[in-house]
Amino acid sequence: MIHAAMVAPSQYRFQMKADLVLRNALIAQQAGLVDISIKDGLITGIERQIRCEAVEEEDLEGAFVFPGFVDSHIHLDKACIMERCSICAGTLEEAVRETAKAKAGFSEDDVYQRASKLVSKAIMHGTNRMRTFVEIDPRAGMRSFEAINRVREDYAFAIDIQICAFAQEGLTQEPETEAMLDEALRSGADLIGGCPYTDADPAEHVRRIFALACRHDVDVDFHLDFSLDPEKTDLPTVIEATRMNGYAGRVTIGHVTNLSALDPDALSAIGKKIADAGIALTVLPATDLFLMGRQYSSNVPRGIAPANLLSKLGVRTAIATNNVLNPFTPFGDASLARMANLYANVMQLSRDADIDLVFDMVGSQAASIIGSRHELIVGRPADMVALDAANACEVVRSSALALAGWKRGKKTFSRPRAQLLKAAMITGES
Ligand SMILES: O=c1cc[nH]c(=O)[nH]1
Repeated sequence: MIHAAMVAPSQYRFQMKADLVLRNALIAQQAGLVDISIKDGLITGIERQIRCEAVEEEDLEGAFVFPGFVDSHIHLDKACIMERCSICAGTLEEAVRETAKAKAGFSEDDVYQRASKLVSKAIMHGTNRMRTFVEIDPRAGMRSFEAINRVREDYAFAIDIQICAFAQEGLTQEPETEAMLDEALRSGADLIGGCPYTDADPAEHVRRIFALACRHDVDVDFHLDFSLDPEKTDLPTVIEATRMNGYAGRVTIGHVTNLSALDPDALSAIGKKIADAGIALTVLPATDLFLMGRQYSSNVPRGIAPANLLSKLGVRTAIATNNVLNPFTPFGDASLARMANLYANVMQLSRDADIDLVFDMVGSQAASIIGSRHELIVGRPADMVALDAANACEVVRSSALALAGWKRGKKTFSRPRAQLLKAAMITGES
């Protein structure tokens, strides 16, 4: 259990004042237990046995502390709608169709309630930054966008939420959507998201999304190439548009499941092109596993882009949640420790170095993709999460539970470690 105390113990000499000292933490940068002191929301010390006068202290009892999980791709607006949809084929087409039907009935309050519940779960799983897609089109109107804006405000005490105004249903066949996206970008959306494969004219879709991005000087995040067919690809169009618009470092592509169908030489050639263009990749294992390969009745392919191999080719890569409890993914709890574990298992990884890289894909690499700093160093904001593990590798291998989180030095959640009541069972005590 993590113990909190309101007074500084006498064995420490008083040298400086702190609002909070977290004692006996394990961190990635240093061997052995360290203490972390915090003043005015900033980290003021990371050392062994910090001596100081503290308003509050907490013994972390060897928990692993890091800057927090970063979910670089989640859909808060359409989460938790299983009872409103039917899943028969389990395909992408069905998921898009069923969710579009349900979306027409979303009210602002309905989206707010469902999204709040999921954000609360994410926070309690140790996520303190996320990029959420929010669908804006004639069916959803601006209702989901308004709701997610409220969620962002109400949960800012614990999590930084980035809003991506997203054209899920295409643009050229629904031209009203473009003006609505433009309005969202004028009213607080942080970036623009496109989906060329649902558009009747994918190349024109990419062109219009970049035009909106350039007009508002925002980043771009595409859902791309959701199939197992490498010939069916909009990637060259996105690479070209990234170059033409000088957008290196500002474009992310999500899913890109057809990369899983390439042989090593072809993957290496395409991976280098993605890296050279400065395009980042987010893989969404839960959704990709659920929707891909429905045409197979045996030897079903996994359909997940090999982010670990692409990372070694220089591509910035992340693993993220995507959808929770809807026709795209009828599972989920917004736990990134669980998602990293799922990815590592499905991709048959075993070496510590590979597992460490997977941890970075739900931490530092995901943060870099959404343009956020991810540092546990003196002078930076005290945004931290304590996990029930000794190191990053163990977090992924065991889907470690989050024990506590702090934002600007204020505690945002806590989860006591479970206790085994063996003695009580033997003696019959309750
Ligand atoms: O098009 C897609 C694919 C996966 N997940 C979504 O939300 N949309």
